[in-house]
Amino acid sequence: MSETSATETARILSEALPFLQRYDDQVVVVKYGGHAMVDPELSRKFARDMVMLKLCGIHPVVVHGGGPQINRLLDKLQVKSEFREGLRVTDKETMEVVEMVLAGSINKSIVGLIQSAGGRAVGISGKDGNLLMTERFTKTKVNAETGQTETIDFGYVGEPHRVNTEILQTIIHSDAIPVIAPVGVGMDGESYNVNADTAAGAIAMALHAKRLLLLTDVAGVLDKNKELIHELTLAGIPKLIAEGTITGGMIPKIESCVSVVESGVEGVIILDGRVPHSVLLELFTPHGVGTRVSRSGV
Ligand SMILES: Nc1ncnc2c1ncn2[C@@H]1O[C@H](COP(=O)(O)OP(=O)(O)O)[C@@H](O)[C@H]1O
Ligand SMILES: CC(=O)N[C@@H](CCC(=O)OP(=O)(O)O)C(=O)O
Repeated sequence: MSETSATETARILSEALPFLQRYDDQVVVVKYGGHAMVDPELSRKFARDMVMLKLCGIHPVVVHGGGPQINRLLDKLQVKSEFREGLRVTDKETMEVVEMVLAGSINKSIVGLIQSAGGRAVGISGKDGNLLMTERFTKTKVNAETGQTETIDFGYVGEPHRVNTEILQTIIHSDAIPVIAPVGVGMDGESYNVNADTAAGAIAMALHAKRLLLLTDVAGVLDKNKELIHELTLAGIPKLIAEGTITGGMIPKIESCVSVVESGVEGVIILDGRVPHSVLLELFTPHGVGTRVSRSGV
């Protein structure tokens, strides 16, 4: 490294100081979406960034998805699966595959990546320590064609109604990074499929996180001209959903952001997991990337 580039590196590191002070000893929940984890090199960088946050005195909590990976295994097993309102309608057979993929292969591969990067990670699902207690999720909607109100039953899809953070506190304070699979447990003791954005939101609220970062495969929320919306206020969201600008997997993501912002978490950001080190860019530079969801756009 030349002397000038070494000086430049030192300057950049020094500029991170106010950000390090802002996040010192704070929890940052990072939702790592299934679409964001398709490139092995990017995944390694993501894992390194988590280790770096921990070494800097920040407490990253990783909640992962795995929708595309679940689809692949369901296809192989020739099990049909349908999405409604951005959520997978989940019968018993599908739930077994969902749990196998989320709490098994994906969870352990993220744990492995963090540990290969020199960190300590503990992988758990929302069933462990009753972390994510869920109720069966249903949604009532007016059918656009018939005008009738219908209640959608998603099967074994859970909505978190209680988050027991003790197990997370134990992991965080033993200098490890929790890596959480979004599988909840119902009052009936059964496993429930929880959308990963919803799980991350519930966990961020329960931990009073400083930031919730949702990493996905788009630059952020796009408007109807496909331009990035840098700042999205709660008041602007219903219209974007009603006019069909926000659809599919972006619906549970945005709904989760709304609850989290309303609960008082001050920074909720949807950002592009395809950009290397997007978490570091968001936390340690003044150049926020992605869409920030806020109460009033301040
Ligand atoms: N207004 C919008 N802006 C950006 N993405 C949108 C929008 N509406 C729908 N989407 C879709 O939401 C997807 C992200 O959600 P999802 O597929 O569930 O990703 P992840 O696996 O990261 O949770 C995008 O890839 C895009 O296809
Ligand atoms: C209820 C529901 O839809 N659960 C999701 C859980 C995984 C997930 O959310 O993964 P991504 O973040 O990669 O989309 C599913 O079955 O696909």
